Amino acid sequence: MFFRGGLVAFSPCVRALRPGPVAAMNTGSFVVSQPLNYRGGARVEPVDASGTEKAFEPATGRVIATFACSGEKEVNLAVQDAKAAFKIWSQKSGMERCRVLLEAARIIRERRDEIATVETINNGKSIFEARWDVDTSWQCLEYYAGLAGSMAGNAMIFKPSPFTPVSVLLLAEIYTEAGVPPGLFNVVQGGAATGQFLCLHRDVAKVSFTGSVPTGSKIMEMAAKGIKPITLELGGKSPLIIFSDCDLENAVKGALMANFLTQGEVCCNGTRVFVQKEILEKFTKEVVKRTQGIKIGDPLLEGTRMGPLINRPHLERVLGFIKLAKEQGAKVLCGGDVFVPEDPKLKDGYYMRPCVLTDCRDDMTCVREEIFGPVMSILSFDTEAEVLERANNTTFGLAAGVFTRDIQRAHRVVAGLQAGMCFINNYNVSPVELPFGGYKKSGEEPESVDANPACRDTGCNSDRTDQVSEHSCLRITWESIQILVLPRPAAVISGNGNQASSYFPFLSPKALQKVLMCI
Ligand SMILES: NC(=O)c1ccc[n+]([C@@H]2O[C@H](COP(=O)([O-])OP(=O)(O)OC[C@H]3O[C@@H](n4cnc5c(N)ncnc54)[C@H](O)[C@@H]3O)[C@@H](O)[C@H]2O)c1
Repeated sequence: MFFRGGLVAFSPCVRALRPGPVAAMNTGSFVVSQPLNYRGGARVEPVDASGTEKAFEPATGRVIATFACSGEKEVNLAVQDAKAAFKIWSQKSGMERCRVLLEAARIIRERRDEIATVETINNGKSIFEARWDVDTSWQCLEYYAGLAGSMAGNAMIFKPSPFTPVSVLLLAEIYTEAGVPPGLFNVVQGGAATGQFLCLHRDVAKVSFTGSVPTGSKIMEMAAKGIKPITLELGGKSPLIIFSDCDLENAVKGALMANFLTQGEVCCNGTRVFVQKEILEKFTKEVVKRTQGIKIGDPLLEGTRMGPLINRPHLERVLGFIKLAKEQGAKVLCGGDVFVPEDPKLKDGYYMRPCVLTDCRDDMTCVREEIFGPVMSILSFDTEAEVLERANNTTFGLAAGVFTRDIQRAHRVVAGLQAGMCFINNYNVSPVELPFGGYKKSGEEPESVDANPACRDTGCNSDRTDQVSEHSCLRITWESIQILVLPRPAAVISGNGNQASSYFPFLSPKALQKVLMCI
């Protein structure tokens, strides 16, 4: 059987896989009964396991899946399958691989709403944002389809976060349907132990990791034992600098974009908001007003702009940061407490009101550490030189933002920022064509911080959250896209549900860049 392009073979087992795991696609009724591992082109139960995990629906607190954590034998089988698939895949021409990618992109577009719904149910981000992520993912596939002719590619074993095991199965099935050889893209579920089997496996040639700094450090150690290259996408505490000559309305929107997307569970969020003294009061008042207007609730409802956090322990952790901030002298201007929606089915969900903190100092825990929740810390500054020094005074270096009408100043400041991605008069807008990555403990060190920056206007995406700015410019100082050309499988281990699965295990540009490593 042939697709429109004429060349892609259709595996006979594919039809049996549809329609996927979805019993009911509403908040409060979704359950997954099918296996969540994917090997040899099909869902399978692991042959051995080290315990089980439960996956929750953050909106309701219900269990939506119970799954076995893959043991060493299962990981071995996944690696074997990947090796076998690589032999077939590597014989294909660039044009053939390109067609498979384009077909996968087409299927994702066709199933946009279904995929976004599963993603929302599994990680809690609003359906509005999830649809945007789906769009980014097919765009990314199309972009790399154009490059497939000039690279060999490899097979991949993907371990999602145990908090968000579900949506990546849709991607695995879509790849199979699009014509990827069975075994080229495998999924093993589990926690740290499963991840360790992958990192230490002698036939895994490369590890790509998205997650926290402490785990990243362990991954690096394990990879070092096997002399394996790694990609680390770690945490952040990014600065957002608002100069007094900015377009205030735009800067307020940008600050909301930089702090409250996906309930604040975004690695590159600009959570240290430095505001020049002259406009501090006005800016703060407007930010608080807009933050209080964010609609929290059932993430599958069209009007919702903030859903629940990924799980209860994480909600408590975020609330703990706010308590500590108060003890250290910060003032809560709004939010920072648990939110219980009126709908009774949502009463056990993990909701909180987005929080704005003021009277912050650089030495406070809320300013130094990644909270990974909807908490904005406002700091004031006087001069450009002062704010640049303070912005760089962090162990992280993932992203940064600058709001000013003075474009020369914007570029001067950006040139001095130690951050992998810098936004001017916008935030968190990352088109697929541009690389994504950080400095310092946010990930790998760039070879040269000032190497040949590429700038482009990313345009305005005013549909996204009503919080987007008018103009934007991204400066990327290094190339973070990893294209693997390896004769052996690579492992991809991904982090926290709301973040990582929403963005990474499945749908983010970066995830797909990684996924594309197998192409
Ligand atoms: N820079 C980026 O691109 C980016 C993107 C998304 C998330 N993040 C970061 O991820 C973090 C949130 O994710 P998280 O809390 O799930 O991270 P985490 O470090 O707790 O877990 C990440 C993954 O590592 C696995 N793991 C844990 N211990 C392991 C071990 N010893 N060996 C192998 N695997 C192990 C987990 O099961 C999970 O799949 C935040 O710090 C966030 O900033 C960074």
